[in-house]
Amino acid sequence: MNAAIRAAVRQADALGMDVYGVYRGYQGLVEQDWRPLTSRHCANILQRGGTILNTARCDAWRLPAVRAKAAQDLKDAGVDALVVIGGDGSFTGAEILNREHGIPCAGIPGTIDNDLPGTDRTLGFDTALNTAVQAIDRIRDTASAHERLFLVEVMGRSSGMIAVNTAIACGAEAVLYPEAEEHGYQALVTQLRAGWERGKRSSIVVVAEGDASGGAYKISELLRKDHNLDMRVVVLGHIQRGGSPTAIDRIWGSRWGAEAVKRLAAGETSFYLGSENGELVSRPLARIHDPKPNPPKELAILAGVLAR
Ligand SMILES: Nc1ncnc2c1ncn2[C@@H]1O[C@H](COP(=O)(O)OP(=O)(O)O)[C@@H](O)[C@H]1O
Ligand SMILES: O=P(O)(O)OC[C@H]1O[C@](O)(COP(=O)(O)O)[C@@H](O)[C@@H]1O
Repeated sequence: MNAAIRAAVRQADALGMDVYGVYRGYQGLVEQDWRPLTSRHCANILQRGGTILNTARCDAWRLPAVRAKAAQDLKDAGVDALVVIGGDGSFTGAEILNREHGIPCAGIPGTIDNDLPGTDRTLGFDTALNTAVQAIDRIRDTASAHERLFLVEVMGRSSGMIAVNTAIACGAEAVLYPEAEEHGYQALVTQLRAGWERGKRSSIVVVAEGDASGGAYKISELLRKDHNLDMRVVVLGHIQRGGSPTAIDRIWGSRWGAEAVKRLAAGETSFYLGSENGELVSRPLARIHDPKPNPPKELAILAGVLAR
């Protein structure tokens, strides 16, 4: 996200425009917590995780009167446009602000879940994915040496994108995730039994946080109770949400940050950026209400084939 902030600021600088940094998302608009952000303020942030502007949930943004006050504050301060980095909630808030008060808004997709419509990539996903894969590579050493079963829980409260892609990249024996069509727990038992019969003596199962079975600890309880299996559970948790971003995330953050400003300067008013087949694309903000993408089914099938 810092790459996007830096690029937006420096592109605006190049176009002779001033930028304010709004702190803690919409909460910062509500509280007028914004300060000038210059190119020099963005030195040495490209490689930093998180966001220098911080973030917050802001339930008040759902109230029309709160948005009206914030819109008037922005107009009074001479703010011409807003760049919002976030997911479907943030884009919904921006779309409403633009529709109600005419403030031009640009969205930059930022969520580790990579589950926004209209883009095949979001900021943070590649970094989170690589973090999960590196962690599981380390776990694999113990699984293999001790001939153990590990259940590794990755993030994804309502999305299996991280889980399915992690499973492919670290050679997991099985993957459970929220959007899976078959019943996760029963399918898992079948897969583990088949692996054992094929001679596998260690297994890594990747479980998305939001899987219907209830997460890795719940599944481990069931496996112990129903099948007397011994295993270890690792919840990777918030280590996936931090750390120095990968080159891919830095490059897309930079491209999107600069493009958002160029399009706003050219008069576009209600859009978010994304990527499709490697190309930078722009979508109307209202498209954020489309159904969210599921993990590609062929990846889930491939994970099963590769686990043979
Ligand atoms: N329906 C909505 N109307 C107005 N603002 C919204 C709406 N949904 C979300 N927001 C605003 O966007 C913020 C971020 O949304 P959230 O769902 O928490 O994260 P994300 O942007 O990652 O999806 C919320 O804290 C709220 O301020
Ligand atoms: O427990 P927290 O801090 O709310 O975060 C966990 C949740 O946020 C997510 O990481 C998504 O967050 P972002 O969209 O902000 O990247 C989910 O995968 C996860 O379920």
